Amino acid sequence: MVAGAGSGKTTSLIKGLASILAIHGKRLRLRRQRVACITYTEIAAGEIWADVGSNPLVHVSTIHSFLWSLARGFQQDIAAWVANRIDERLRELQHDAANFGPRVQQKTRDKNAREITRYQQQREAITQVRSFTYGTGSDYAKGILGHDDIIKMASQLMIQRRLFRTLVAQQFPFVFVDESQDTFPIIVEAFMAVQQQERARFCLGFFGDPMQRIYPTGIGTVPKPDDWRAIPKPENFRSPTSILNLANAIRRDGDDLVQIGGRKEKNGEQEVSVVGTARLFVLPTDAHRDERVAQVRAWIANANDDELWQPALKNDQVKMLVIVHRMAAKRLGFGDLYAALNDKAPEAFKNGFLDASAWPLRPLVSLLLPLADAVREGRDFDTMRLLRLHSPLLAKANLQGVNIAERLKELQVVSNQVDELMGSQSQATIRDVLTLAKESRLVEFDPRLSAYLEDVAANESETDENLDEGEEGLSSEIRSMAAFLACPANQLRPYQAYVNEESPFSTQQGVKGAEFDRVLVVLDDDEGTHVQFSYEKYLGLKELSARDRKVLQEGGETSVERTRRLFYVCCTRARQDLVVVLFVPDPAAAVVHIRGLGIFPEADIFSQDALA
Ligand SMILES: Nc1ncnc2c1ncn2[C@@H]1O[C@H](COP(=O)(O)OP(=O)(O)OP(=O)(O)O)[C@@H](O)[C@H]1O
Repeated sequence: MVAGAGSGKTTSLIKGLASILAIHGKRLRLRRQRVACITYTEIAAGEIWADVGSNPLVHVSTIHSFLWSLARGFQQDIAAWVANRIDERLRELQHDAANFGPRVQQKTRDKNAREITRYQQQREAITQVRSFTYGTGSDYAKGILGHDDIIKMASQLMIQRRLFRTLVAQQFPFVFVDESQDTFPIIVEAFMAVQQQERARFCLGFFGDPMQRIYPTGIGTVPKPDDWRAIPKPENFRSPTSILNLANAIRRDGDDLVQIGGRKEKNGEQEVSVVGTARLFVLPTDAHRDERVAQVRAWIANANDDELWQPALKNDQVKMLVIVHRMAAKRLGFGDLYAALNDKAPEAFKNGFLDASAWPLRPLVSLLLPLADAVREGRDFDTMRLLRLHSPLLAKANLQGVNIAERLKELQVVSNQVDELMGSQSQATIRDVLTLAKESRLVEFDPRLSAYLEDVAANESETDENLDEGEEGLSSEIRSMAAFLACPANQLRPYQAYVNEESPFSTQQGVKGAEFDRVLVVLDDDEGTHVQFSYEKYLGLKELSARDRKVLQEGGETSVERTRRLFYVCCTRARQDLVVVLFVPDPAAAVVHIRGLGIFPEADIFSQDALA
């Protein structure tokens, strides 16, 4: 199913699941088979599962946990894969070492040497691992595989092993994939291989929209074999007319898909189209952007006669979508944390900052923050559940001959300390929190993180001039980690609230699939540190760089295409009213230019004058 925003793809997927249960439920139960539904996030998985009445015959999960549930039984294959993977990494590191130029700094050489030793030790250690498990970050020596490994390992198994494919189809004769545009190509290939082998015994469905691909690792368009059925959905059920027109205009320069319909409302007996609003404000990039956004909101409240547009401190009814949010970070109180993992930081940190998946953040977000909250709020059951799940001190193998009551007491004390260190008045740094957690063995540590905690000397912040290529990536990691560990620990809670969507801000990348009545989209290249998106280039306000032109010539895509897709996703989230606020250095010239693009009707483009 390939269809535009708001066309009801997810709704259809859920109805499809319900139909399968109605038609095949009895047989599935008898054969101990289940229906699999794969979503992009845990949150989406929870929503869909609730929509099918939490039926145990439906297995809704992210691709990672789905693949792990399939592969975990193949321990011998996993062990062989890991050994191979370590050998590969070793060869890469040794190759780097042999090719370091004369200007490569000593600390980079040292880090390379340490990594080589670490992998050699891991190579030794895995021979002792009895069974591998799945964790947030890889630690092969302890038998833990991380997210990326699961994808690579399981898809390889699926592509290469006939028996594995048979097993997939036997366990899950129906597999639906939502948001298929952001699925890794290797996963699509793997599922297709199962389908080719099993034919009518395996029903595979992809639901997506190539124009809503956000991640560079996503496949975009899933190739359709000739004997597959395409299910069109031309109508848009979410957007009011004004926003539907905008969505079609944005797509016109992309893939030309045109949607019809638009959201309708009951008016007595009749169904009438909702008109809604879609406006653009073009404002100057200066130090008053916060105030200007507030002014726009007040203006809309007045124009729409809707008080809910007024800025609110609590229960804000307007969803504000920002690209990467320095403004939100500063205002919500995690400016340093934002800077550490975004300014001149490795791409993986920047991307992983948005959904808290970056490896330096994982132990904090998955255990230490929720643990501190549970302790503070006296939720003993949650405290225990978290510790059981994450702490090696409570793992069965480590409890033999131990006085459990004492161990629990010990853990309670450390948990309280973690909470204190992260309190709003605390002077502690993130390094203090992580060091405490590591030394008290509260949580298993990603070896990369352990290395930075142990190695104080290599972490001292200094700026590196004249970096050789290749060294730059490692250096930016070292610099970022130094800044990260030095961050005040009391910035973690506001950051967590932001990531958990408890603030009125969301990232533009994170709102896929969601819908809100009132949406305000901030376009501000000056705020973002992400080179992959540029609203000024997308709107033609800034020239393409020489590098962009080269990429285009080579058939690649530039920030223009990526930004168009992001913009499309943002604008199509609104069910009623949309405002786009564009910050640019020269608003007057921008207004003239944008009028000529035909994306927004002229009457809906405003400048600072309207706010005066
Ligand atoms: N057949 C329908 N009739 C009326 N409303 C519908 C229908 N199908 C879906 N909707 C409504 O339209 C909205 C969008 O549906 P849904 O989220 O399933 O679309 P989608 O294609 O998955 O959207 P997106 O690609 O933007 O994530 C929802 O509010 C849903 O309740």
